[in-house]
Amino acid sequence: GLQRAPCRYADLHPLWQSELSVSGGTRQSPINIQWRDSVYDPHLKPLKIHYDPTTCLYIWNNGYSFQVEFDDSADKSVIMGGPLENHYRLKQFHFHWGAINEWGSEHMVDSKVYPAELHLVHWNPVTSTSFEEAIMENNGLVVIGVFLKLGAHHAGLQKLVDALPAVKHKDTIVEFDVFDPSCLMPSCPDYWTYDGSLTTPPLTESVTWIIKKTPIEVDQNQLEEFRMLLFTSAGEEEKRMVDNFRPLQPLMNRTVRSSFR
Ligand SMILES: N/C(=N\S(N)(=O)=O)N1CCCC1
Ligand SMILES: [Zn+2]
Repeated sequence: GLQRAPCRYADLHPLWQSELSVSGGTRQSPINIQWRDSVYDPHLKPLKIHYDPTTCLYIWNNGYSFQVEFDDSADKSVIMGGPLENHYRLKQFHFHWGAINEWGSEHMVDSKVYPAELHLVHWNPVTSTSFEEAIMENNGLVVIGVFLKLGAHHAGLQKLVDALPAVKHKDTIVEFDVFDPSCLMPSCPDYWTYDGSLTTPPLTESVTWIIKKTPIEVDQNQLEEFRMLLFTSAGEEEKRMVDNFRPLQPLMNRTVRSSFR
C-alpha cells in the first residue's frame, strides 16, 4: 500500500512502537489545557521547592532527550505544598522540543504550543521505596512542566547548553555537578494541576502534573543547541534529536485545576 510519510520521527522512534499498546488509558498525558475550563481551587497551596545544587550528578543522552540526574538517596532536593499531601524527591529533569520554533512542547494552553517544555520528575518516598517502584504507583510521581518560549538569553540554561556537545550521541554521559534547577523556574507562582501519565513508555498513569502558567525565555541559539543532539549512537547514521514530544491525549473525565483566579 501507499507508504504514509511519518509526520514525526517520534512516531517511528522505537519508544513509540508501544505507543498504541496502552489500551484503556483514562488519564493519559499530554493534554491541551483549556484555560476557561480549568477550575480555580482555593485549597491549592503555593508550591514549595527546595533543591540542593550538590545533589546534581550528571547529564546523559538517553536516545529520546537529554536528562540531568540527581542523587535521590535522601530528602535533599524536594518539592511539597501545591496539590501534594507530602514531599516528593527530585530524580531527574529533561526537555521536549521541536525541529522548529512553531512546535515542540507536549502540553498546550488553549491550543497554543511552545517551542519546548521542561519536565522535572519527582517521586513519592513515603509510598514508594524507589523511583522505579513509584513509576508504577498511582500518584507515585509529580512532574513539574515549564514552557520555554523564544526570547531573551537564559543564563542559567546556558550552563546546561554548554555541556550538550559532550552528550551529542545516544548513551553518552558527562559529569555535571552543582546545578540548581530552580533557576529554570519562572518567578510567577501560578500553575495548573491534573492527574495524568508519563508521556513516554511505560506511559503509566502515576503522575500528578503541575504545569506552570508562565513560560521561561530562552534564545534562538539555545534552542538550536538542543536540535544538534542526536537520537542515534556514535557510528550510526545520524538522526537529529527533534520532535521528541507525544501527541495530545484525550481529556476524558478529568478537570484541570488552577492555583490562580
Ligand atoms: N516519560 C517520562 N517522564 S515525562 N516525559 O512523562 O515527564 N519518564 C519515563 C521514565 C521516567 C520519566
Ligand atoms: Zn517529559
